[in-house]
Amino acid sequence: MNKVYALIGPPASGKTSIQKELVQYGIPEILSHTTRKPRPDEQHGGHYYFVSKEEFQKTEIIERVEYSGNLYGLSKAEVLNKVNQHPISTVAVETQGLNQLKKLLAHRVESIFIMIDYDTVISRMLDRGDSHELINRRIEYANSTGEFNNWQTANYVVKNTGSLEVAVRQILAIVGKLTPLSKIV
Ligand SMILES: Nc1ncnc2c1ncn2[C@@H]1O[C@H](COP(=O)(O)OP(=O)(O)OP(=O)(O)O)[C@@H](O)[C@H]1O
Ligand SMILES: Nc1nc2c(ncn2[C@@H]2O[C@H](COP(=O)(O)O)[C@@H](O)[C@H]2O)c(=O)[nH]1
Repeated sequence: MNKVYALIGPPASGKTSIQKELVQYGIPEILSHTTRKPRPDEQHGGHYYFVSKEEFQKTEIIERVEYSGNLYGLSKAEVLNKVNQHPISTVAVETQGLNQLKKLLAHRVESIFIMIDYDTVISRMLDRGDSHELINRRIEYANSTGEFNNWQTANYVVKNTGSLEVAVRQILAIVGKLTPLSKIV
């Protein structure tokens, strides 16, 4: 049975960075569509499908959320394509998205909570170039939706306050892909 591992957790906990590393082990990511503007290091089709509001509305989206004034959603085509073609894939979603995915894919979805403390969240967001206003909004939203607490209901919890590589290796072990020669070079 093909599986999707949903990476959940606070802003800047490292969900996207972990996904990028997992791609190198042959584990693809299910990309969302968003109307948010790309950050300096982000490209269309790499991190997200960056689209206009009009384009977003025309796409068949199976779950959507408005987060800090931007729309995010998973297209039906993208989810089905990845789930049908790959034994394991990952997706980074917030709480509502995970709940919708569970309704659609049932036991094919498992969640991994990426754990991080407030101080590290703030310093990583500042390093990433996020404004103070955006940081405050993101943290408020994360608090109001339980983004710091949903480790309690996640299937797995992985800390990402030390080296990224350690977190990635723990996730490889969870998904059953940890072998000494597993990295595709
Ligand atoms: N283990 C780590 N050590 C140091 N820096 C890290 C680590 N993991 C991620 N980062 C850095 O933290 C920042 C946030 O990471 P990333 O964008 O992957 O988080 P995210 O959970 O996807 O965030 P968001 O949900 O806000 O999009 C990035 O600048 C990334 O390089
Ligand atoms: N419910 C969904 N949540 C999503 C989706 N794509 C991303 N996200 C989550 O939104 C926030 C903000 O992301 P950012 O890249 O702008 O910092 C974060 O928690 C993501 O995991 C989606 O398709 N559905």
